[in-house]
Amino acid sequence: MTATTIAAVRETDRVDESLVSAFGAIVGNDNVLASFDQRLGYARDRLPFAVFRERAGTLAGAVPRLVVRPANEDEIIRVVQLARARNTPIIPYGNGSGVLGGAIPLGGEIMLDTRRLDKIVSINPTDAVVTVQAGMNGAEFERQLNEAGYTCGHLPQSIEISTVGGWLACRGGGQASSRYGKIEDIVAGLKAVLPDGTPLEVRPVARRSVGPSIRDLMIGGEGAFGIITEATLRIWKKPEIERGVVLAFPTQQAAWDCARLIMQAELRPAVVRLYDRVESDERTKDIALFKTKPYLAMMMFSGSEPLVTVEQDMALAIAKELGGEIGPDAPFHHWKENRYVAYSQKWHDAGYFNDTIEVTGNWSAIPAMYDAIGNAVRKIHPGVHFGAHWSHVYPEGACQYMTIRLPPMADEVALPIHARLWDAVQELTLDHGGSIAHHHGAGLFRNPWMQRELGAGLNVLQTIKDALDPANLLNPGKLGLRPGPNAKDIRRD
Ligand SMILES: Cc1cc2nc3c(=O)[nH]c(=O)nc-3n(C[C@H](O)[C@H](O)[C@H](O)COP(=O)(O)OP(=O)(O)OC[C@H]3O[C@@H](n4cnc5c(N)ncnc54)[C@H](O)[C@@H]3O)c2cc1C
Repeated sequence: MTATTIAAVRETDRVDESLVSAFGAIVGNDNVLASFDQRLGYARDRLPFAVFRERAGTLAGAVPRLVVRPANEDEIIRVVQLARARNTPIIPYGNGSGVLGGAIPLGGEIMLDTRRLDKIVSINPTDAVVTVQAGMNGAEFERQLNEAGYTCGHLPQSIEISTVGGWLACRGGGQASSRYGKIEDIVAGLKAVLPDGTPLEVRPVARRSVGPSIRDLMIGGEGAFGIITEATLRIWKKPEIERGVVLAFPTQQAAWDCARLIMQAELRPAVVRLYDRVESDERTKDIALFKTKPYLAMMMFSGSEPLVTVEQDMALAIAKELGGEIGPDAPFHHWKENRYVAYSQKWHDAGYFNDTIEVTGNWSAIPAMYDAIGNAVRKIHPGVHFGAHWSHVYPEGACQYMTIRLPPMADEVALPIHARLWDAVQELTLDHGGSIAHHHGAGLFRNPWMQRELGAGLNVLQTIKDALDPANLLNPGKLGLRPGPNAKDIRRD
């Protein structure tokens, strides 16, 4: 791996002034960021590999040519048209909180920062939908909805550092997904700008039967098929009450069975979180009950009082059948108070190689998948920290969210091990019939496994991409799709 130092890039960096003035004529000169340091701020998202590279003074990808900040759909259309005329690729940018490198430039791109599109357009209480501009900050959006008496039910850990458009583009999942679903279950309609500058509207009607879903080309499209400008999301009355319960289980299997049977019984707690032994121990070390029943589970029931009581009673009856016992609620309060805190930065600052990988497996496969991944990871490096939890559960399966952390060591040693860890996790997930990604998206870092994940579907996606974007101008090289010419291979270059 030949490292491109940031200092060396700065040395040779040149800005194309004609591009600055051409985009400035559309969005205003103040909304074109051209200085090296301003553009460096957009050279990576939160992909841990890119954070490791930056910590070592190097770049995973490239510094974008420019950053443009349009204010509305019309300006976005004109930016896209100009970029096409100048053969300049564009990466839509939300808030850079993605962890798979979806917003990392690979050479020659401009960034289209959506954050000036930052308002709720309307709330329609009769249809129970909200229309919101794509660049609105997630926490601010939910705060304004709450003020109006609603929630959209999408509460990712990164809510404070992500945009609504980023949620859709990555096909994200929030902490209350067992009740409200992932973002694809919440989106009723959207507006986007296609790679040739054509505006696209998917109207927010209740349901439709008019061929395959065009909406779903944008949800999870990671900016490769269009730039999302507006979304209409389902909303619900802000819950009257929320009740948290902590449970201790004698075995991991009992905890898994409990979540499965609750979801299969058509109960929908707002939050269901199960922790493996490593993550349970971290949260329960001072609680006596967990000495005999060491597996931690937490649930939150929310809504109106009578429904919450019935749902909680039924869920707890299932837990009891499986040996689950109610414990002190301190772990629940700790989780709730810290639910939007990002922990990875403290590990990065201390020199560790911390990463998280979320995959999906069905209940019948999860026990073997969890064991196989844990064993493989520990074999690759005995000093690795490996812990998992399951906090998005469905009738058929769950998301397995794993934290993998290598102790401080030289980058030359750590990065090849880090690559082997990723490979083991993704391949073993596929071996067990699972999906390589539950809610973080595919971005750039999952490119090597997209062919095995999608099979012939990847060719379908590439064919659609080629038809919509023949010049490969919208976020090239992501989602396992063809990169642009001279694109950097972040693992090799
Ligand atoms: C600490 C931490 C916790 C996290 N927790 C969660 C979680 O609980 N749930 C979850 O789902 N994710 C989580 N993530 C991942 C990340 O926050 C999400 O993927 C988020 O949706 C990205 O939003 P963003 O606005 O920051 O997008 P960005 O990172 O800026 O972009 C992500 C991708 O979307 C594309 N994109 C962005 N906006 C648009 C648009 N308007 N139109 C088209 N394409 C666009 C970009 O080109 C890029 O490919 C977490 C990340 C961190 C760092």
